[in-house]
Amino acid sequence: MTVTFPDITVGVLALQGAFSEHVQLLRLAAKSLEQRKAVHVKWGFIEVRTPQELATCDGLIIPGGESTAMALVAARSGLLEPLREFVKVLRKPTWGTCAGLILLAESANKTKKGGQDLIGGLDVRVNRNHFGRQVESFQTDLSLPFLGDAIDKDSSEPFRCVFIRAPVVEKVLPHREGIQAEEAEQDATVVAPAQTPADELAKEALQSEVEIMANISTRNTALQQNQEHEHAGNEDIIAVRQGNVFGCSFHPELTADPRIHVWWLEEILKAVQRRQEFVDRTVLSVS
Ligand SMILES: NC(=O)CC[C@H](N)C(=O)O
Repeated sequence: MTVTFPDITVGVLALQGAFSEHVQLLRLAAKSLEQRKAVHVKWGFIEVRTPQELATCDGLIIPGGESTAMALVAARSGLLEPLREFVKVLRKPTWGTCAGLILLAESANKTKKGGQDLIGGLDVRVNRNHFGRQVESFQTDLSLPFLGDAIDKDSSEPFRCVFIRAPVVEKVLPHREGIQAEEAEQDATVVAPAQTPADELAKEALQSEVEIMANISTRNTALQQNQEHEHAGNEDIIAVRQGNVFGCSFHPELTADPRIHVWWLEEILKAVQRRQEFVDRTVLSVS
């Protein structure tokens, strides 16, 4: 069966940090999907700086950089609330890398004095700069179970993970089901009338728990060579997903490897398809 997708727009938040690198890898990922899986989609990859640009997106990447600076610029550009709505009410696929993961967490440690604004969406607490300062940055090959196939690289090959003043997920927080249910109900009635796709998807999202997607062992040689100190515990969580939100501690955008982007674009296709199914069901039940 062939599934036809409408044109799909994926945005990269372009307020600060490594946004153009993400756009390049998205283009490469789309080519990989076309060549390896014959998935033909008219993709639009855009840089997002305004609420109007965000409103055109079906999915969003928040890049690595400096989360405090990004949050400040987002607040000044009137993007903070639209971003929260995009992630937590409209439930569109959103992926944060490094600083992006911090912004998508519900809670963060070692924030600047007075705290910092977060977007939230992942029920986790992150520990900023977990591995130390800039000089303690490191790279290491890890095998990640969730890669797609690129043009010249199969999903089974290890992925080069670049950690620069990276955060880790230090705690999965209790699922805020009660609060979310209430919020979703209120928001769904504001954003869309009852029984619309947004409403259905918000309800579905309430059931999604935090999934741990990847860990790094504290025995990892690259990590140890760059560290003066041992970290508590044997494993640090470096990638998580909860429903439509995905975050990783490292920077795939600083490699030339599009395999996580390939996987994530496929996740967007699934989300668009499910949204379409809800629309069809709603139209059928109304007509
Ligand atoms: N490379 C990065 O994105 C670093 C993140 C940075 N430590 C922050 O707190 O935002």
